[in-house]
Amino acid sequence: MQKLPPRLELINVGKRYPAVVANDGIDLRVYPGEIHAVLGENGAGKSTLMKIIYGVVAADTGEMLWDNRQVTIDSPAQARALGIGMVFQHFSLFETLTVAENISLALDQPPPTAELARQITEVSVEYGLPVEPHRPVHTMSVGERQRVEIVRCLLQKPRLLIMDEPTSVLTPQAVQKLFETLRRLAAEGCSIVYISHKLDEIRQLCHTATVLRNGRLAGTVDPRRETRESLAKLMIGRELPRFHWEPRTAGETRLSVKQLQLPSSDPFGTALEDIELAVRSGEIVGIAGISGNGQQELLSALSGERTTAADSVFLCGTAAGKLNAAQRRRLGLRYVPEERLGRGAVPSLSLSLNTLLTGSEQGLTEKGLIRYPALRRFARRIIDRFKVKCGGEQAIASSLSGGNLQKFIVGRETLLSPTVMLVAQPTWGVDIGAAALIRQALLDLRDEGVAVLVVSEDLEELLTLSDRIAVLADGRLSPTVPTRETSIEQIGLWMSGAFGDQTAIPATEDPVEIFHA
Ligand SMILES: Nc1ncnc2c1ncn2[C@@H]1O[C@H](COP(=O)(O)OP(=O)(O)OP(=O)(O)O)[C@@H](O)[C@H]1O
Repeated sequence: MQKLPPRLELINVGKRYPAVVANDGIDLRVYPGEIHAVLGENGAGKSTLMKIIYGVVAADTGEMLWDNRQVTIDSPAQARALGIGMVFQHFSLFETLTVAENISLALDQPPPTAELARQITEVSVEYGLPVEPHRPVHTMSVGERQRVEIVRCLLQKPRLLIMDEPTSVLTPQAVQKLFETLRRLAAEGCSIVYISHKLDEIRQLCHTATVLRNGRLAGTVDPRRETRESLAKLMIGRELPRFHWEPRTAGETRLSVKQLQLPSSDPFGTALEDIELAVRSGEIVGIAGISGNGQQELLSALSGERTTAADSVFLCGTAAGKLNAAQRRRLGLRYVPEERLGRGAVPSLSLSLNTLLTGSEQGLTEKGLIRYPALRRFARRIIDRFKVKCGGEQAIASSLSGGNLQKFIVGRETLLSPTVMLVAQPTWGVDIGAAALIRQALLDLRDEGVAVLVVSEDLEELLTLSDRIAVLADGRLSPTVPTRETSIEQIGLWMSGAFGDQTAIPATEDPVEIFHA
């Protein structure tokens, strides 16, 4: 493979933003048929480098060669014309349009809609990425939108495919399917640049790994010859932080859900049926499952974005089904939604103003007036405690890298003294060190007696973090069982909706240990 000249070569590429040098003297070579990982901590400069390749961001210095010829890529259209496709971390889809309409806009010469819909279905079936062409994007979960992005790229038959964290919201089975797809594409000669924080995935899939640290090249290695620890060390420049789970006795019930019914608010969503759930003080309950199975509906019913029968949700003993989000916050509910930009934070506002979004009743305002110094102090506390890399508390939320914004949002809700903490996809797109920090923060909350509910598609995360676990499938919730008494087989079975038979499948191996082997 390496005998052919590189398809893409970057020489000494640099990019400086006002507060930070995002890329500094980066060299990168990607060969035909190669799956090349780019890894690094949150804010290391991976996305910036990819945006330079895709023509979204202009480099300040350096050269780019494509098939050994020098090129300047000034726009994504130019990148696409060369055969470069990119799946973004923050999806660039129009919410009000359907899947087919969105994809049509991204193609330079789109076929008629009926033909395009047929092609979308064909690619989605071929690559095991279920997508319904006529569904409006606003009704889809993050995981489903990601599939659209991947299908969109595959339709363009790229020669170089850039994937920015494509698996972060896919199920283990979907990840394996995607890997088959990528391996097939690579065998057909397509080059793939693959960004991920999941080091095991990189070791399993990629031929080469370029590691960035603080905007500079830390090394280029063969990930198949590295361990998870050695890759992590190269990435963060020190040993990986350890994360400790210890058993703990739970206290009184803080959040309980009784016979919760919720029709879906859109024709393609999932209605919730008879959900029964209890989360006690001092425990973490994990909800596993593939996105699109009622996760959005459950989160909206618990957070107060949608109301339900008064006695279907109890918060600290109060019937809360009819209360709105602000009233539930007053009862001590804190919520980290899965969409960081737009829901968890206002992209165009500073971090310090973003503390007001959910913290307005916590001494940050007085008689309706904003207490700016208190706001700034609070934002600084979050930044320090959660090691958020940013240009200070006045930095605009959208200027933060995905993982750093996530740390900020989790930090904000954690420091607002929850009694019940509801978290969706806590470490989506977050690097391995920061993920350990966020998980430790959730464990600390549990140890302080907070009732924590984590909804995640990352099974590894739920198995390492939660005391008890349940699966949401097709709008129904499986029984909640102690995590350490279940098995991956059982959870897999429940994910397919088969929980009529409640006989426990005994654990063949400790499900938690499997991921630490
Ligand atoms: N438009 C921008 N304006 C100002 N600073 C920016 C901008 N885009 C990125 N940065 C900064 O550049 C640095 C590198 O960001 P980048 O998004 O490339 O990191 P990353 O490695 O992709 O991180 P993550 O894994 O969290 O996505 C960060 O410090 C980020 O805050």
